[in-house]
Amino acid sequence: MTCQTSSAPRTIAFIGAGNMASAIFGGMIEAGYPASHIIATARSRETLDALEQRYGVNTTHDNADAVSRADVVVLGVKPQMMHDVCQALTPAVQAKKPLIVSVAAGITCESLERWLGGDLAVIRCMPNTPSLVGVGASGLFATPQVTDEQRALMDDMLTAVGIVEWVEEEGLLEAVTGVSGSGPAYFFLFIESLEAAGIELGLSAETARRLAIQTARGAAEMAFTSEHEPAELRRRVCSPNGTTERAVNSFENDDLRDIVARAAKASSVRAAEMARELDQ
Ligand SMILES: NC(=O)C1=CN([C@@H]2O[C@H](COP(=O)(O)OP(=O)(O)OC[C@H]3O[C@@H](n4cnc5c(N)ncnc54)[C@H](OP(=O)(O)O)[C@@H]3O)[C@@H](O)[C@H]2O)C=CC1
Ligand SMILES: O=C(O)[C@@H]1CCC=N1
Repeated sequence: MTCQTSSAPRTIAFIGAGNMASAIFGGMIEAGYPASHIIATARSRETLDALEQRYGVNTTHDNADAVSRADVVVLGVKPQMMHDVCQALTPAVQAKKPLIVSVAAGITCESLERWLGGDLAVIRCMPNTPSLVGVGASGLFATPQVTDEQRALMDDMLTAVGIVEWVEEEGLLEAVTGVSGSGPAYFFLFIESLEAAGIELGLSAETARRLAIQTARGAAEMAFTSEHEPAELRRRVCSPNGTTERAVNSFENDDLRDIVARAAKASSVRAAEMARELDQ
């Protein structure tokens, strides 16, 4: 993977290289992006040492220095820290005018551009942590200042770690947050629940976990590769008057669809709420 639109790979600074940012650049490096063109920043020396060791990326505590060397700046700090981090970066950002990318839930492009001094190309991204294993899902929105070349660069970066969906309205990123940004946690919770059910039914903890994880993996792989829609794949597991039909009826009677819809909505409502709370 080269992530380039001219001859040399771009230098990308990840400001706040925690779980999400490192999942992205870890996946990019795995796909062939040169670690020498990635700069990661964090507060603690422990985090930076671990990133250097694991990925071979450049690291620094100095966010402004990282920005001054970057073509693309990916903001990966917690939403609550974003305002202060951006304000401290304004001189470096205005001197260099890199493409600004934020992965923070909730924070709008308008807030980011204002906090960073204005007149910037901004892409807002809602990725997810399976990017680390190349199976991420990212929703992206670009402001009008973003050039086709910058869009293509970002598309390349994230396609290396999963699928990419561009949305034409920024507000739709809240829906993306509710479905795929938070989504891995829903599936982990389902795996945890199925594992617990297996233990309750008499399996050892190890066997229950192995079966639950492999079943989730197999179902996702089938849904991903099959020509049939998920509902049809489900029907094919349900023999008439068989065991699965009984279990699926139990889910339907307990309103699983409604439970899932309410959870996804709660996530997206929280994203909108955070945008209001954190705009200053
Ligand atoms: N986790 C997820 O599944 C997803 C997260 N996101 C978004 O990603 C962002 C980060 O979340 P996540 O990765 O989970 O959080 P983490 O806490 O894992 O990462 C945040 C990182 O920011 C670093 N940091 C904090 N303050 C500064 C600073 N002033 N300068 C430089 N680095 C700093 C921390 O450093 P240190 O390690 O030294 O404390 C830490 O490494 C959030 O905005 C979240 O909304 C989006 C989609 C999915
Ligand atoms: O929980 C959060 O706020 C972040 C954004 C989406 C996933 N994790």
